[in-house]
Amino acid sequence: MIVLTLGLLGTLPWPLVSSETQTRLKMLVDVVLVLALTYTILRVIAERRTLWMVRGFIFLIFAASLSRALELNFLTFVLNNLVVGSAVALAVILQSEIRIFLEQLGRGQFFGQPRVESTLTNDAVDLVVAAVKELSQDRTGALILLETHTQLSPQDFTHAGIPLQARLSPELITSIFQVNSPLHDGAIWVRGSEVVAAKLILPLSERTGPWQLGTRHRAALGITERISHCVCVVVSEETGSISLAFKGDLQRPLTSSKLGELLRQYVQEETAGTSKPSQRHRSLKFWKMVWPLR
Ligand SMILES: Nc1ncnc2c1ncn2[C@@H]1O[C@H](COP(=O)(O)OP(=O)(O)OP(=O)(O)O)[C@@H](O)[C@H]1O
Repeated sequence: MIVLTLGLLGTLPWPLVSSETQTRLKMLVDVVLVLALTYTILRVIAERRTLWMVRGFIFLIFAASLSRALELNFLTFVLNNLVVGSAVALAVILQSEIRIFLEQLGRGQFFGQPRVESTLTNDAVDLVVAAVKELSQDRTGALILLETHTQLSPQDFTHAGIPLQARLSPELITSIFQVNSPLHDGAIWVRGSEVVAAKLILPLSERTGPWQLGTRHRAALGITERISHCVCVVVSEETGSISLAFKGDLQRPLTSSKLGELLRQYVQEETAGTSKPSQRHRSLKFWKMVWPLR
């Protein structure tokens, strides 16, 4: 769109347009292009954690521009340095995201991001559901983090836990969460048919919700608020109830068969890229993206 607009501007009969109109036209195009670019960047970023950082960065840029326009020299100096410092920090923190973004830019793939085959298979869902059913019946607390289509990395967690690389099975999951197991505290991380690690500490959500959520449930919300390509299953130690967190939403209480149904649905949607949000959902998503979540 930017290239197209610049191309169109180039074809305008500039000598026939008065210089004042030219200046106004260019200013208008300038503002529209900046807004379009900002919208595109915010739309392309699916990852909430990345989105928050980029949103903060964009805010700094706007603040620096505003302060320059108001000729607040010292503030402009401070803000400009903050922008440069943040740009360097973002480049380091978001190395892989920037690489993916540039690849997408090169391929012209902005919207309709390419979906990678989900690593969460129906077989893995069956094994997890069998374990969760047993844990729920025994009222054994559990927190199970399942990767969907893109790999998580240890930096996504507050503490990456103990590496296991063990074959996924209901017996393994239930034995990890027994209170006398040294690995029962924290979450387990499941990728495909493998338990990658146990004893993970996940980032906590600030929200408590209408149910006065405890830390296990807030940890499930926290990780799925920040990262959209994972789901988190919670079994409450207190009540045995089953919950599923996805993109910062908690569905509860669920039966084990409903859990299986929802997980299979996510596998299919992520694999085929078929989840088409409604217009209302899309506008809500946009406003959530621009505005703070709470
Ligand atoms: N940040 C975290 N990351 C991973 N696991 C956590 C985290 N915080 C707490 N937990 C797990 O949750 C357990 C404490 O659960 P707590 O009772 O506070 O939460 P809850 O949501 O009320 O769950 P429950 O209904 O099972 O009591 C801890 O023993 C630990 O295993």
